[in-house]
Amino acid sequence: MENVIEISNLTKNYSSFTLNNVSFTVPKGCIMGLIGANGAGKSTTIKLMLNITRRNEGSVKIFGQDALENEEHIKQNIGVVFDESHFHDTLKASQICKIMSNVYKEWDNELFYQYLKRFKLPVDKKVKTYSRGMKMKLSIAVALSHNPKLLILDEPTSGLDPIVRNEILDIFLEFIEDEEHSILLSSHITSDLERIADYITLINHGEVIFSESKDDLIYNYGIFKGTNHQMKEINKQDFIGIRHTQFGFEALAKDCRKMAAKYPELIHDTAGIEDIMVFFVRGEE
Ligand SMILES: Nc1ncnc2c1ncn2[C@@H]1O[C@H](COP(=O)(O)OP(=O)(O)OP(=O)(O)O)[C@@H](O)[C@H]1O
Repeated sequence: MENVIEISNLTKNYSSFTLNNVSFTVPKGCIMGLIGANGAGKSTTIKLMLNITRRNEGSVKIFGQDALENEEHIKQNIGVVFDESHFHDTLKASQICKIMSNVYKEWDNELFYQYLKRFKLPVDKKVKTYSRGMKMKLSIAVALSHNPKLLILDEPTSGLDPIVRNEILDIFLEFIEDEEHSILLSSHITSDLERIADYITLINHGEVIFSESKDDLIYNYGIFKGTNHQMKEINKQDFIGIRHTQFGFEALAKDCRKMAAKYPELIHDTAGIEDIMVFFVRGEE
């Protein structure tokens, strides 16, 4: 499968944080969800990809091209959304439209106005009168209106109500429908990713813990539960993390079926993306 993004050994050294040898790929036509705790390195990864921050080492290829050497061409073909609106408060959507038509060769006025209508955004009101959700929708409308092939989104649904979030997730799914368009998005809202992502990359303390298909993750991983007495009987190496609960313990296993055969006395269930992330990040308490 063709990759739209190829990140290899991306490294950034800050005084108190290192993004260390981050590598992962995003196949064309897919949605990749980037997850991790606060400060794990998700935004740093995105900023390095976009050359907003200078990397120390590693390479980034987007559309098969080096992201530093072909920055101008690549940026014409991607839509970017950060979790805060970057439009000046005094601008109106109609003025943003004019500005963007000078920035992007493929800017489509008609498409932009269609999104404004769809998102119920007033054309002639200043951005400062917009709510947070409206600002986010405006950013997404702008990101989509120059017909990009790839969207790179840093927490695009944070702080939005479930109705707006759902509306935005539907647009993302429509965007990749033709299998020619792709999305990389970071999010703390694992239920959003469970709904739309094809792949999940977990970053912890600046390192990639895994980058896998969501269906494989949900199929393979499992949560096991047992009593305090049963906890003494298990081999802790068989589990990624173990946490104490009111009734005993809960543990995450990477190969649910194998562990279910080895520990038939334990109750097990499928693990969600949030469970997997929490166990990997917290490990054994
Ligand atoms: N310009 C900078 N100078 C120094 N340290 C920085 C800089 N930018 C980010 N960092 C540090 O890099 C680390 C990772 O930050 P980053 O914003 O990438 O995390 P994140 O995973 O996006 O977190 P969150 O989920 O909270 O948005 C943090 O410890 C942060 O303090």
